[in-house]
Amino acid sequence: MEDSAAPQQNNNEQKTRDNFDTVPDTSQTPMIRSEIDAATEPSSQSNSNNSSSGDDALRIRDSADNTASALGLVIEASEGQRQQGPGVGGSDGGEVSPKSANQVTVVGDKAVRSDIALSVLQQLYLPEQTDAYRKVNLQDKTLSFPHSPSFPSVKMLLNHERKRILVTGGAGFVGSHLVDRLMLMGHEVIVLDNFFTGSKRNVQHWLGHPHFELIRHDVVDPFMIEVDQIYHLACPASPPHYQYNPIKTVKTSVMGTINMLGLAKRTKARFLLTSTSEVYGDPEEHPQKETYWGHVNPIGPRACYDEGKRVAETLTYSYMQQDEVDVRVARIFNTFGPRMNENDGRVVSNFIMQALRGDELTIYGDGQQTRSFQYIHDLVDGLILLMNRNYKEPVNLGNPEEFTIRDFAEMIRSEINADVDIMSLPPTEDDPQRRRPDIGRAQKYLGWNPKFSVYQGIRETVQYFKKTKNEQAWYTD
Ligand SMILES: O=C(O)[C@H]1O[C@H](OP(=O)(O)OP(=O)(O)OC[C@H]2O[C@@H](n3ccc(=O)[nH]c3=O)[C@H](O)[C@@H]2O)[C@H](O)[C@@H](O)[C@@H]1O
Repeated sequence: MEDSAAPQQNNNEQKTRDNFDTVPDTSQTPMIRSEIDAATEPSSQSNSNNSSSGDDALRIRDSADNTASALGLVIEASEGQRQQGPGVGGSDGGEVSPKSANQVTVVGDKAVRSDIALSVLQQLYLPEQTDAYRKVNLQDKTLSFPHSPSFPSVKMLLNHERKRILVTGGAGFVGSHLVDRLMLMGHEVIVLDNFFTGSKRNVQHWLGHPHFELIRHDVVDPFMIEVDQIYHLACPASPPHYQYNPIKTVKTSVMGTINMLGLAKRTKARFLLTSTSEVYGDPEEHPQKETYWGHVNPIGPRACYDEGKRVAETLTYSYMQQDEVDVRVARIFNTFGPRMNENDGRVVSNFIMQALRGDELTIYGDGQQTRSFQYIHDLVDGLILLMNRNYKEPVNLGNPEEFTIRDFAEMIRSEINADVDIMSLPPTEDDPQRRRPDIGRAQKYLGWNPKFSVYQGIRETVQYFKKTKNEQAWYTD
């Protein structure tokens, strides 16, 4: 579950732990609380379909890519367009090393019509003109929200092809990328989010679109709507965030999943649970297959999330067996990309922000623990394939390329070309020591493989953090 981007609260609201209304600033050390002011969140009026401004950043509606995409065609990008290297370490995409060879230019899968040029998605999170949707004036400390000239083009679907799709946690990091793709595919999308870790800014470019609705709602409370598919993502996923209010984390996983399964049962919607590699705990089997039952400490600091997700899986299969709900379960491994919040607390955003700021990179423990990192677009491809295939058992979605955390720190430092030290902090309790997905099931039943190298993903993510750094710093000061 991955709605773990920018933590947001309204400054004027009374904040209570029970409402998840405050989250810790976890960018430097675990569990340091930081109030984050979201009183300046954009209003739902910030997009308009009829503005006549000639704003460059949103000309994608008029671009050849989008005209063709509206007709359901796949566009192969030209070299110049796609190799807009993120400019990490001052090498603005010019240099072609083995690490940057074979750059992905088209994501998705034609079989489920999720294919789209990467450049179209990049316009949504790395627009050439960064103030297309929101202008931040640091001197005056003002924000303005210019009306955007048009929405990104979406595919035309016949009525019977267009689905009404609910995405819980759809304003979070993973959720918002999934929403982008479902919208571009031509579906109607309804987002539920309580904005604890999600942000309106992540879906701002769709506000006002006739196919899109955004609803502030906590999945712990029941919700009624007629839909065809439910992607159930809502839950904080970063360890410092889910450990901040463990009772609420358990409630979100258990009650939230019951509520969404109840909705799926009533409406006969297909239900996809985003579970996690954390159900394997600190694994004794490596790499982890879906058949492995896991090694989880039921009373440790991670239990609220790990056990919450395990119960969510149990609930999902109980509804399938007892009430014939049509279910899918994705077990998501470590995922990164644009729209992670710099205060997320997870290793990718921590290391990148520390390197960009010139701070020491913080390793918890000896750094010999391992993780396998997948880029966000690969995950979204896998989720959409899983939803649209007929396979009901849990499926691992992750990139099997495994790094020790120390090697990963070295890699980020060299990609950013940062002259910073790497420091060791005490290990965190119950930190899984090895993690790598066995993706045999996803390959066999979904025809899915990760396409992005970690390097390409990291470069795009660094580019995103460079673009948003000043603004994020202002928001979180
Ligand atoms: O990123 C994700 O997708 C996953 O993140 C977390 O799992 P975890 O692997 O603990 O994620 P991180 O907090 O990013 O930690 C990864 C490793 O880096 C280490 N770390 C983290 C942060 C840091 O500054 N320094 C550091 O050494 C951690 O101790 C851990 O060993 C969640 O629990 C998963 O559900 C989620 O799928």
